[in-house]
Amino acid sequence: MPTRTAFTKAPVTVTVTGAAGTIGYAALFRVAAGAMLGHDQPVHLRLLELPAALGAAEGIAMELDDCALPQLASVEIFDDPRAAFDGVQQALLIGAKPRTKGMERADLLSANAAVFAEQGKVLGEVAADDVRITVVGNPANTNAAIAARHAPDIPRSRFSALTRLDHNRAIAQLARRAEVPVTAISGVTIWGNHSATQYPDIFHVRAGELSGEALATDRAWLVDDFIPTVAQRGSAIIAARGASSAASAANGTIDHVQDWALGTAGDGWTSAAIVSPGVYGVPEGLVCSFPVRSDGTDWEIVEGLEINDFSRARIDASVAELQAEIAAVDAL
Ligand SMILES: NC(=O)C1=CN([C@@H]2O[C@H](COP(=O)(O)OP(=O)(O)OC[C@H]3O[C@@H](n4cnc5c(N)ncnc54)[C@H](O)[C@@H]3O)[C@@H](O)[C@H]2O)C=CC1
Ligand SMILES: O=C([O-])CC(=O)C(=O)O
Repeated sequence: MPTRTAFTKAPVTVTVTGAAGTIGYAALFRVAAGAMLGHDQPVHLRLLELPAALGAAEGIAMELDDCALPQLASVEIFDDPRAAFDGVQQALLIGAKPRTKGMERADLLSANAAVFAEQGKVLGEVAADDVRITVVGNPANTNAAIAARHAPDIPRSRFSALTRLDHNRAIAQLARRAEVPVTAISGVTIWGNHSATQYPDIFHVRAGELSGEALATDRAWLVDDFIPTVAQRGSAIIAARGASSAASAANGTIDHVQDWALGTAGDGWTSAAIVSPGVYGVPEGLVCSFPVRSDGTDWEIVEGLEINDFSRARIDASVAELQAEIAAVDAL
């Protein structure tokens, strides 16, 4: 593949599905400019789209060219997953139907399940040995579980689904509540499904001088304000914007892959949905959001956090929803 960068590192091959969609458009220019894998890391960008959107993808490729980005080694456009995923190292699976007003994300299951089954199978056949897969298309957790099931030769640890947007939403709400900068917030965890049942846990949070325990003593704020604001933020954005979150979703995707590939800083943690090894009472095999850190290779679940009764009930409810989604897929 021709390369047009002057960097010493070999380019990383990144395939973005749904590249001409709204999240794709918001993500591609930042990925191409080094915001995801580092400013010293060139990338080969592969844009995968449905045939009807190939024209739009061509236009985006022209715009990428016009940025004259030094990190951008090449841009290619595909409508064939096998060609787009051949040798892929970072697969961003964004391409899927978004929900509209009045729908829950799980309503997309039947529309999107087949896409993730097919893409999982093809990834298993042609992706690079070090591939890492980030599912954004909804319902993201279960789509990731479907893709993983269809790629038995890819280690389970290489599959993930995005809950970083929820994590970032929780940080923003906490910073506002505690009147501290977002950089003063640590110890947030999103547990469970990327859905209205997700549980944003603040019991291990530091918010400047305040602890999450102290913030949680105002149960009315926690139960009636904080948790629903975070968990239903996607619906609030659809109601306000008439379309689902795009720039913030692209930003969350970039944060997620950056932490996974380059490592999480310090002794803090972030949230990502990964295949459960059977910890924290989450059955093995479910793609569930956990507190995680990365050494730049694999996500590692932060173990040993105390889970109180308040948290346990909410984690269990979200896990039950994940189990129901998998059962619905099995029935399809
Ligand atoms: N996990 C998360 O935090 C979030 C997930 N989402 C989800 O991300 C997905 C994409 O959202 P948007 O970009 O807003 O939607 P969009 O409708 O603007 O774009 C989706 C794009 O994917 C393409 N596409 C559909 N099926 C494809 C396939 N099989 N292969 C390749 N491309 C395909 C379409 O042609 C379209 O260009 C939706 O499922 C949405 O619900 C959205 C926000 C946050
Ligand atoms: O709510 C939606 O459908 C889009 C999404 O996943 C989010 O914004 O979290």
